[in-house]
Amino acid sequence: MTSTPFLAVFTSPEVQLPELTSYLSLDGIHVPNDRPYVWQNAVTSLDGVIGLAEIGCTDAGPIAMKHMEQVKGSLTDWRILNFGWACADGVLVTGANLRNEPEFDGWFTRFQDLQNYRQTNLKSPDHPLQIIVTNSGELPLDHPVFQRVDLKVLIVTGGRGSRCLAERGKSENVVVCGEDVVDLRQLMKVLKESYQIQTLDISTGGAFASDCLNLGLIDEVRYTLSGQICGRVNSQNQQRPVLFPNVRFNWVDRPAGLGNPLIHYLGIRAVDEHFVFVRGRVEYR
Ligand SMILES: NC(=O)C1=CN([C@@H]2O[C@H](COP(=O)(O)OP(=O)(O)OC[C@H]3O[C@@H](n4cnc5c(N)ncnc54)[C@H](O)[C@@H]3O)[C@@H](O)[C@H]2O)C=CC1
Ligand SMILES: Nc1nc(O)c(N)c(N[C@@H]2O[C@H](COP(=O)(O)O)[C@@H](O)[C@H]2O)n1
Repeated sequence: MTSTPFLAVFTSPEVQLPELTSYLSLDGIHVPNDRPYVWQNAVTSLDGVIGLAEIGCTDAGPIAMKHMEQVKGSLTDWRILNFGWACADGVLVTGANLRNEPEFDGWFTRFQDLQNYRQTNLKSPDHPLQIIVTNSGELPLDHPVFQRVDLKVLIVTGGRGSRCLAERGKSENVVVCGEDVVDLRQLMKVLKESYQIQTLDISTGGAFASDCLNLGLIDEVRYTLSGQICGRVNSQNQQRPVLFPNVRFNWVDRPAGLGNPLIHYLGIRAVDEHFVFVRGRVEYR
């Protein structure tokens, strides 16, 4: 049994398995009957920015300060994210992930020790199911994630998106949930019942994750708080993507009886002077 301190310092930026399993233990989680157990993982600036959205720089790397060699905590953030991918039956991203990261070839762990943990301890298949959600169907079908023979990829869309994909010759491994937009509750049900997904990592940007939070579909959050303050607009005066762009907690389209999300912190970690890592259970009060 691993001990799980509430507050601790990781002993090294290349945080090792015992500290990862202690921080992110899934012991005792409750998998709902009608959907997977779901966590969101994201790195955010202190002012909630999750991507700088500058020309030629649309991924999350700069928020995690991956480009700054002296910032060791970016490796910790990357290990935490990769540990989530190692533990998950499925990883869910959106069309935006594919469009913004044309060279990234899939959401699976890049670390051998975490891959060994997945296969030996968890006895999971080599890689999590890659679940790509799109309303429009406008996916770059030449993206590397579709080229890898070792990855199982599922596209989830609505009727409109499926017609767009079919016109472009893509109908295999496409699941339709909803008509104009994807019905997120139906999506979760299908993942659990038809694809046996018990644990789901949401590695999307803020728009999709906020919609899930709004519907009470996220059980836990794992946030890396980067010590940056980015400002809301890029150099072209366009809005940068943020962690909570569209949480509509008081709107009438919320499920009856579902309260606002309240994060109940389960663990707080630090590693160097640039980041704080928090893990929390989402309660809907
Ligand atoms: N800092 C971080 O941890 C992360 C940052 N990013 C960055 O975030 C930016 C994108 O941010 P967002 O626009 O907030 O991304 P998002 O990943 O939430 O994607 C928005 C897209 O997802 C789809 N979508 C959104 N809500 C949906 C719904 N309810 N049903 C079906 N489809 C839905 C639509 O196609 C929409 O264009 C990029 O720059 C990306 O690199 C992406 C992932 C993680
Ligand atoms: N928490 C977190 N930390 C990072 O450093 C990230 N990059 C992300 N984003 C997710 O990681 C995927 C690959 O990102 P890079 O291309 O390596 O920046 C990206 O698609 C997001 O799902 N999250």
